[in-house]
Amino acid sequence: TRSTRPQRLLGAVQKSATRGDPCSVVNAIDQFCRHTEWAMNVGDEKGCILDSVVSEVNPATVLELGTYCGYSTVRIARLLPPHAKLITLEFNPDFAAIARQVIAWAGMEEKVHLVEGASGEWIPKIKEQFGVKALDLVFLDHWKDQYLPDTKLIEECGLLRKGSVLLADNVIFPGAPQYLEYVRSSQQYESQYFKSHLEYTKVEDGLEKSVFLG
Ligand SMILES: O=c1[nH]cnc2c(O)cc(-c3ccc(F)cc3)cc12
Ligand SMILES: [Mg+2]
Repeated sequence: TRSTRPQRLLGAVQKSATRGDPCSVVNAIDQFCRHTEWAMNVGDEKGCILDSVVSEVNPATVLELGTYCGYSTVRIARLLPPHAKLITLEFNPDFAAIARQVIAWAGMEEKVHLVEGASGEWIPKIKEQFGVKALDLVFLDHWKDQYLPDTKLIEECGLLRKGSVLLADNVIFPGAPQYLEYVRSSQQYESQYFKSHLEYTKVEDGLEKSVFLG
């Protein structure tokens, strides 16, 4: 039976990337998705913006909503100090199974906790399950209509501190209009739009960075 897109993406990693080298995993996926088969990774162009925000925040604890095949998981984890923690939530078990293998190939298992399940169910459990006091960085890259309810849930669970950063992918395409309206109009956030393009295309998209003011 025909392979799936995530399976073909994993194959490209295993063929072209060096075990234990996260940069080669990121490059192998970008090469594959640009020249062979498009996939919904944040990609290289928006990925550079992600890198700069991660480096600036230098987070001890990161929450990623939407793992997919683990591209941004590896991209973020490669920049984290040794004992930092990245918790990534993925609803789709097939995606999670591929992501685990991509993360392992990159040698990033120590820094990553991949949780299979619904963000709405798991966000309230993060503090107790992972001994997390606050999230330094949240990368929103899952279902666009979940960005706003999950942000409100993260606030209600007391997971943000002064200076916590929310970084949201796809705020233009596919688009997250209600989320944008919320973070841009709220007195509790200072928001900034980073104009870019939909991964591997010329279509406009961008990342919204929102600093929680407490
Ligand atoms: O569903 C998505 N989750 C997270 N990120 C996405 C992402 O970066 C792009 C897209 C996407 C974009 C164009 C298209 F024609 C079809 C899907 C979806 C997601
Ligand atoms: Mg995305």
